Amino acid sequence: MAVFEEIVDENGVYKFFYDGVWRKSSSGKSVTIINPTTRKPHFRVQACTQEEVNKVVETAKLAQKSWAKTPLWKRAELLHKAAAILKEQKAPIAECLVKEIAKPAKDAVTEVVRSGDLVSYCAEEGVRILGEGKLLVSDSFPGNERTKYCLTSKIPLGVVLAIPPFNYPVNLAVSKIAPALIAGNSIVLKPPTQGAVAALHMVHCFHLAGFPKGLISCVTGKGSEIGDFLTMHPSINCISFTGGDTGISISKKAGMIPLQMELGGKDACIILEDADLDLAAANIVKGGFSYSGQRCTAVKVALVMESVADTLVEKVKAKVAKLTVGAPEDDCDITPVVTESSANFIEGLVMDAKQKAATFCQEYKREGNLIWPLLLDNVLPDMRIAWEEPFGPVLPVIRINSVEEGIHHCNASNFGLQGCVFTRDINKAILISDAMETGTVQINSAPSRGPDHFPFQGLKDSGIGSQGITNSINMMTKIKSTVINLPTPSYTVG
Ligand SMILES: NC(=O)C1=CN([C@@H]2O[C@H](COP(=O)(O)OP(=O)(O)OC[C@H]3O[C@@H](n4cnc5c(N)ncnc54)[C@H](OP(=O)(O)O)[C@@H]3O)[C@@H](O)[C@H]2O)C=CC1
Ligand SMILES: O=C(O)[C@H](O)COP(=O)(O)O
Repeated sequence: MAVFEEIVDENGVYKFFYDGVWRKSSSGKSVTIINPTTRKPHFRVQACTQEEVNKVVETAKLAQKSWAKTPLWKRAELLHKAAAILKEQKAPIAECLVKEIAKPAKDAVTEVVRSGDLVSYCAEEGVRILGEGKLLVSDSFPGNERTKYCLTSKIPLGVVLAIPPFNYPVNLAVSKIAPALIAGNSIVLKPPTQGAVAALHMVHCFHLAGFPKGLISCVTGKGSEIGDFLTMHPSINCISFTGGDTGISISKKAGMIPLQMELGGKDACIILEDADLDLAAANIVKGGFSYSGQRCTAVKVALVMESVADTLVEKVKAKVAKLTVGAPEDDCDITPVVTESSANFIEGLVMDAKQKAATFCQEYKREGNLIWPLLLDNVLPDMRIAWEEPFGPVLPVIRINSVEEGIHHCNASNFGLQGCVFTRDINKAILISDAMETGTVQINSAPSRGPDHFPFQGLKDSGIGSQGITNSINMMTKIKSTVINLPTPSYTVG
């Protein structure tokens, strides 16, 4: 497509971006992106070198200094422009998501449109919350007269490093980029390898919007090769990361900088005896199987009261039978998982459950990276699937005899991202929500990060800090105070 012509070289390798220019890496090497559906190479991106990463970060550092002096309304205006271009270009970007991460066609378009909306909302939220500061007077603290006025405002951190995961390479990139920019920071993006090409297209939309040179950069290459160099770079002032356990090791190695980490989850769904079982079944299927279970907020274990378990399992089974399985281009519900190693991992969990006598509600079926949706009933705590995150279309059901048993299972996990409870009794729902050690509990709905302005956070190994538009803007700033000292106390009489 003509709009994106300059982002790809004559050999079909996608370029990386810094200082306002699309470039080829001096490494002469590329990283291949395998199409999860065909399992054949589909795209190639530059394998950036450490020297290039260095240049990118240093350029970002310089560009940030003048961006911080750009009026807030101008920053917002550029973000609105980028959002509009992103939405205009939803078709080619969605096409990349289909080929790189096998996201069903309609969901791929939704991800891009949602990203445009996120960027616009962030611009609006930013002008409001960053336009406000605080005025403190000294005489509220014992022993002081009113001789001091303290003015506080939010200032940028500097260079923000954004590392999103494969499952939302556009949305989870802009959820870091837009708050960073509105707050006056510059951004270095390291997209996931699967999803990098969609992310490069998105970066081009920001470039077309007219952001200053050097403010936004995107380096590509295997996280395992340039990741440490980036995350430990002394000129990086903040890291916003979404992904798996890699985040835990990054947080141990990063310097004394603010970190925003959204990591894995084992989101539990507790179903009580008085629940609306049709509603619960619909949410379990939507929550457990959309994008083939490759969402951190997917329902990853259903904890159902024994007395309603047979009925619920039958309802879920009936809905699972209706899910379409096949190619993302055909907009099937269940599409191939992202890599062969991911499919092998999922299969390992299924075989372990089989060996330990879980009830298979469907026959296990796999072709290449495509795994048919599978509901496993009568899962017991000694099975790996009871605790591990498949990131695939396999959902375990554990039958419980008391609410306490359900809460205990939920809280025994190392993860604490989200959870949900189905009941018609709001008092019970609140008590259970309070008892669940997770960042969010949904009452009568499946877990979900969106809408994107809601706070989103994980406890325990599921993360550090909170996302969501407002929280991310605040996280990417620090407080600066200026104190006006008067020679004599002064009180306004009114
Ligand atoms: N809580 C949340 O919001 C979410 C959590 N997740 C979790 O993420 C996992 C799946 O996503 P996935 O993308 O595979 O996660 P990974 O942790 O493997 O990768 C996430 C990102 O980190 C990069 N990376 C890899 N190694 C390093 C390194 N040493 N230093 C810096 N960056 C590195 C990856 O790049 P590359 O691809 O090049 O290796 C990718 O961009 C699941 O466990 C899931 O639960 C996913 C989505 C949301
Ligand atoms: O990365 C994920 O899996 C997302 O943060 C989930 O987002 P969603 O709940 O809005 O699909």
